[in-house]
Amino acid sequence: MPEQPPQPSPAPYDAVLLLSFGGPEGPEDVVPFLENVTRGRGIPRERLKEVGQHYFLFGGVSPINAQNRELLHALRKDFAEHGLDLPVYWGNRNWAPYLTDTLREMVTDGHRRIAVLATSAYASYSGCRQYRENLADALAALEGEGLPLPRVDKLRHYFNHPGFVRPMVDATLAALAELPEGLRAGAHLAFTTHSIPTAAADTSGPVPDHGEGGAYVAQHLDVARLIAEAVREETGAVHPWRLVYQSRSGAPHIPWLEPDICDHLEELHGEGVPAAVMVPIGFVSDHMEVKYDLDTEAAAKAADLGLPVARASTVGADPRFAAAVRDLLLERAATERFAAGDAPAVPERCALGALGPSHDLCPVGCCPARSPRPAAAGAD
Ligand SMILES: CC1=C(CCC(=O)O)c2cc3nc(cc4[nH]c(cc5[nH]c(cc1n2)c(C)c5CCC(=O)O)c(CCC(=O)O)c4C)C(CCC(=O)O)=C3C
Ligand SMILES: [Fe+2]
Repeated sequence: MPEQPPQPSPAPYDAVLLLSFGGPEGPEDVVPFLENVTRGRGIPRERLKEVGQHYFLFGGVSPINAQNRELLHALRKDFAEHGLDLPVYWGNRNWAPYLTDTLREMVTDGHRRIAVLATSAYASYSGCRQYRENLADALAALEGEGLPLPRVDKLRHYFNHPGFVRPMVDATLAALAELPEGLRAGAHLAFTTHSIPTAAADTSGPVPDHGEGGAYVAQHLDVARLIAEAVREETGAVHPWRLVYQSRSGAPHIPWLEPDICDHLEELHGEGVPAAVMVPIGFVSDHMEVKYDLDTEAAAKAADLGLPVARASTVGADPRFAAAVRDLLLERAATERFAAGDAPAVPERCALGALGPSHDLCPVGCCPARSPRPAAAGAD
């Protein structure tokens, strides 16, 4: 009998939780969904009405839940193909299946040690700590019901994992190829992500050479540079690029990260740039922030200007991303076994770019909320 390669061990984990934002699945869901999103967050009424319209334009259905179902299937398929016998569950912050219900189901099914993958690749309050607060709330709810509490660990930020970056390189190349041939070589790349208040960006966690905060912007800049370099290697053309922002909300007098994608497109046009590719590196799937803010609003702006644009797709359920999740899970599992004295060495931690692999545990107080709340799965 030929010797089988050793099966990778997911121990101590007994289940994986895909944790996401959630979105409405019909017109009657839109207002309650937005109420869930904005509970206690002081978003102006006008902005809410406007964002509601974005959803109604698409029949009240956000694409995000279907995309998470696809990712769930991709993860289960990847795990099965690699001999990883670990169930994958799915729960959301703002819509069914709600996190608390999923976590209750996991505990009832007997799971006690859970690895969590959030559908946000970067540091920030909205993309990281808020999910950790949601986990703390869900655990508190289960405790109130007298259920046994599982231990939940959040997998590290994966913005610079090759399984996240490489699909975006291919997507950028594919979007460039959609542009008229004569304009392609001169096209600029507009890497775009969710704007957040500058105060939140400045406290988004430590990075080498960026001091105490600033991780949100530094991480995006590193990904943008990696993609731009890989594209140049592939095409031989140098495409100038910039990191820009979208989906700003909040009160007008509070500073948020700029420039906005639409202003940037206007500026490019003014400079005589022939075409642009929008690359939504800040998002894991083509959800509403992509479908409306880029494909509808920014595309209309570009059409007004007469600036040809194409939009790169996000990683979605790309098998390379599913494989990256498996890698992150096995890496964390090995780290936990090492810490428990059950493994001889710490595992390799795969990362591209200048920043290196992100931390497993968020430092105490990183990405602070406006009013402090309990958060699970961190150092504090
Ligand atoms: C950094 C970041 C990500 C990326 C990381 C991650 O993915 O987590 C993200 C993702 C998403 N944001 C989404 C939707 C919304 N975000 C809002 C509001 C806000 N987002 C913020 C930040 C982020 N948001 C912030 C600072 C606010 C202001 C209020 C607050 O401090 O909370 C609002 C309220 C209305 C408005 O203000 O626009 C909505 C409806 C959806 C679902 C899309 C769909 O349905 O397909 C997704 C994936
Ligand atoms: Fe958001």
